[in-house]
Amino acid sequence: MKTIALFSNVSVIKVYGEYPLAVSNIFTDSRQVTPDSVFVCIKGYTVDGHHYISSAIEKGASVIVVQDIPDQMYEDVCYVHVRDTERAAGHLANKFFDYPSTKLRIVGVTGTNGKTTVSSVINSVLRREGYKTGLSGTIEIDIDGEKFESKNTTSDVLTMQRMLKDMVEAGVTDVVMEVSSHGLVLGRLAGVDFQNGVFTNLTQDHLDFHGTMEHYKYAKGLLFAHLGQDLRKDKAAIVNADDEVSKDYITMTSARIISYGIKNEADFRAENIRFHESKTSFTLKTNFGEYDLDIPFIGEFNVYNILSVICVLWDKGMPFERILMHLKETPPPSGRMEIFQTGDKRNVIIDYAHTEDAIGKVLDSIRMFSTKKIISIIGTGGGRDKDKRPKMGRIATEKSDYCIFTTDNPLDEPGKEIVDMLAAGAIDDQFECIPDREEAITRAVEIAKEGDVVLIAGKGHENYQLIGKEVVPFDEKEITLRAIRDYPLTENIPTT
Ligand SMILES: CC(=O)N[C@H]1[C@@H](OP(=O)(O)OP(=O)(O)OC[C@H]2O[C@@H](n3ccc(=O)[nH]c3=O)[C@H](O)[C@@H]2O)O[C@H](CO)[C@@H](O)[C@@H]1O[C@H](C)C(=O)N[C@@H](C)C(=O)N[C@H](CCC(=O)O)C(=O)O
Ligand SMILES: Nc1ncnc2c1ncn2[C@@H]1O[C@H](COP(=O)(O)OP(=O)(O)OP(=O)(O)O)[C@@H](O)[C@H]1O
Repeated sequence: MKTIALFSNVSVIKVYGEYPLAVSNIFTDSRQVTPDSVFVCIKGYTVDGHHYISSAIEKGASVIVVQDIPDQMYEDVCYVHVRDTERAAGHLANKFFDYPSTKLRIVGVTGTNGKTTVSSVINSVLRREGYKTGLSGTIEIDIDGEKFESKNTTSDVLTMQRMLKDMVEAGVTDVVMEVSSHGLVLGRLAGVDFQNGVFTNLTQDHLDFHGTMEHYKYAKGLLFAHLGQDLRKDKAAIVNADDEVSKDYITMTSARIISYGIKNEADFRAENIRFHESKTSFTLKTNFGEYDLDIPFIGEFNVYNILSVICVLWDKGMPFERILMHLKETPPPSGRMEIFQTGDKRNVIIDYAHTEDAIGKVLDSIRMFSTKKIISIIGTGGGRDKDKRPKMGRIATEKSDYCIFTTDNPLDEPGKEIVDMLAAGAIDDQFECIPDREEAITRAVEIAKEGDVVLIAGKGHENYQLIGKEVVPFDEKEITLRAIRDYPLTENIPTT
């Protein structure tokens, strides 16, 4: 691409040296740089990209975009000084990849909980209906069935634009994207032209990053501001009528509003909800009729998730009877209220719940159908967001019959410190602390009796533990099966 054209919409303070006629690519990571490319220096949280200028030049970068002017400049290299390299990266990436998001219909899903579930179900139903789709989120990036590792829930701006360009080239028409509050605040979504913004819910999480709930709420609201002001594009914001915060988000957009809910008035409302061991039934009330629906999901919160999915699919123009038919047969994504078939009479559910709200809702959901005891394994990660630990411990002891507090990616923090903070919130003594997660799972299986439910919360789809600087393989299903073999039902000991 012609360099002058590439920089035409970037606010440049000064160019040192001459723009080369053309450049071949753009990078923000010196390790990926290829000859005749642009290297944009980003000031990160751990390191400063400006420290890697020499390495980028050695690999052939011909244009360096800087926020801080380096002491020494190489001849034959062009330096472009801008006020904010992160913002510049967004403009450069959009221009270089030719604004790929404008060639796609993109649904962005934000909220504290439910993003992965909602995105994955929308994507599955669209595929069943024959759409060519792309999915980007916590578990993976999936371009028309081809899977790629996902480092972040919402990728950095360059990876984002490159991914969208790859999706366009693969013939994808519809994209579903998980939109994190970090992604919104850090400008990773610059230029992404969303067709729909979906809001699931807002509860406490990530306060280590956002500081206050007010900042966190504002961060998520940016998705609705991103829907823009061009009403010819006929965009829609899909909001949860039962979450107060939706009122604020509605004021942030002039797009059409579609609401869903269970308690308050809404365009798509679930009534007469019945909870079963492996499915939920409800009556869907809309302005154009009432429908009975069975979904292979457990829990009231999944009724909310599915309602938001229905809104999106309806807004895309999918025939209603086809939406309902697909939803009856589309299972939850991996590690999201997944009923693990152990071949044993102890029921095991693997779930990703790692916030106070999610743990409470998961336990309420299990209580709706379970007649025996609920034994929960509750873990939390090392280092960050420590405030939430006692709150998680409180809700878990309040809503389970017995809890085992453990770790979930402890990183460099001592496991004992983590479990003690969880236990500090306990409302009774029906718990024990076992920092080693494998031992915790084994213990839960050992004490569970016939018909009890063991909830293994926290890791969901993850098949590793982050311990110190190591990524240690960790398979919760394998550990559970081993424990079931080692502690057959007839020999188990009482829970209390
Ligand atoms: C706090 C935060 O958001 N960090 C993100 C940030 O990392 P960073 O600032 O540490 O980057 P860095 O490693 O210091 O590097 C700075 C610059 O130097 C460059 N560099 C670095 C090394 C080198 O040799 N050469 C080089 O050029 C890097 O490419 C980068 O451009 O930029 C990285 C690349 O974009 C992200 O992967 C990384 O996310 C980390 C892994 C992370 O854990 N982020 C969390 C907080 C996050 O964003 N989570 C949300 C989801 C939350 C949820 O809802 O659950 C998400 O969207 O994932
Ligand atoms: N609508 C919801 N309300 C509350 N809790 C939910 C909801 N949907 C899912 N959960 C709970 O939150 C956990 C995470 O769900 P999911 O992965 O779909 O959310 P997410 O927003 O992608 O989470 P994260 O941001 O942590 O990746 C689930 O395993 C479940 O326990």
